[in-house]
Amino acid sequence: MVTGPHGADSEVGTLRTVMLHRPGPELQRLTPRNNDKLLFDGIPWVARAQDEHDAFAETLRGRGVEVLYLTDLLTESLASEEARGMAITSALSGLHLGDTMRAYLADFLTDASPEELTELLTAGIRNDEVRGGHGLVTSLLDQHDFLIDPLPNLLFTRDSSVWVRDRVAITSLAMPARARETQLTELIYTEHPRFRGTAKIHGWHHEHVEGGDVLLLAPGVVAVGVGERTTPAGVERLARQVFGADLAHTVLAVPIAQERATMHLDTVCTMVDVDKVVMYPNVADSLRAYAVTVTERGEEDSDLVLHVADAEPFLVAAAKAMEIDTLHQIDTGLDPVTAEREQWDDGNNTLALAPRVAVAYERNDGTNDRLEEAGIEVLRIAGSELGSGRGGPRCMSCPISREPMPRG
Ligand SMILES: NC(=O)NCCC[C@H](N)C(=O)O
Repeated sequence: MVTGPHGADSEVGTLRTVMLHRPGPELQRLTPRNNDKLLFDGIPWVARAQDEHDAFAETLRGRGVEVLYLTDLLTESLASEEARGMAITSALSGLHLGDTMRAYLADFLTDASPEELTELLTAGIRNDEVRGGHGLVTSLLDQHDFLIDPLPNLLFTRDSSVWVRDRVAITSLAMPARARETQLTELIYTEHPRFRGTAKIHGWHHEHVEGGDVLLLAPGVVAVGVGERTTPAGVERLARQVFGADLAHTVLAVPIAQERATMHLDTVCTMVDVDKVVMYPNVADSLRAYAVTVTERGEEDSDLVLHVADAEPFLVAAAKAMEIDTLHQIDTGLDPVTAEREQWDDGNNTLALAPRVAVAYERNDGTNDRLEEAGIEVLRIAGSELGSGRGGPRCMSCPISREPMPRG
């Protein structure tokens, strides 16, 4: 059961509201010199990426989904002077700035309108955009260095917050290029009139947990990938919080290879029905899970005594926790090389709009054909440019509200 106006208790309950980020000027910051550090595998053609993203949003609207844009929410949140002050202070907290530049930028940002501030906070500020005379730091930094880093990965709204029932978890992103994103999501969920009063869990100051690793398998059952991004301590912290707030009875900790291709659990496995997942075949036999439950409660989350079961095959552990006979893996039957190519291009990263309805990148013919043969309606979208950031439809969407998951 989901309570409150916002929230989700599964991956597949009918999607009502989603937060997206339409790619914007922050993508224009990518160059061959910085794209690796900024976690893009190429230099996207921005106008085409925007077209692709608009088509993605239209696909969702066409199915009755309310689409909210992160930058609109941010601009509306920045209407208050207090929120602008908080945003500016946190954006300027980096130790690379020095007092002279920090003071200059604080004045500059304070004079900006909410719309301008949103653009400056997301597209960043490069050293050569600051007109001279602001001290040692600007003189010594390269002209291409950023004073405020751009956030091209805002596109992947999945990772910087995640709703678990009626609470929103502000995540803690592992890669320095993304760390600042959660300052913005925290601000939105704290200051925006639509979300004011929403109870929050986790936070950017805690151990690393990224939303792409968090799968709401069923009401009360949360799977969390542990690999390149989410740490073992991160999953323990999240587990204590969801148990403490009665948001789940089981957390499945799922080790995944610490590699870019499998940076999050949702790069290898997503749900397309109440009891069906699409999974990268090359990991299907090896994916395991540790089921974590509570044996004793106390006053604080830190007092909870956790029981960690021995690792079992993921699908077995998941079905037990979900109290269903079988969690079916849709067998894509792809040979290992095709499977690897389609996994790299986010073939397994689908966004369910309802049971048996999923959005997927059109390029992954093999996976999509098999999904359709298994009775899944696949809404195919273009992603040739969007995909250069290595994320698919699930990565590009933060469900804010889903209908409760139908049983059976
Ligand atoms: N959930 C996801 O798998 N998100 C994709 C994030 C891609 C982004 N370029 C990153 O490396 O973090």
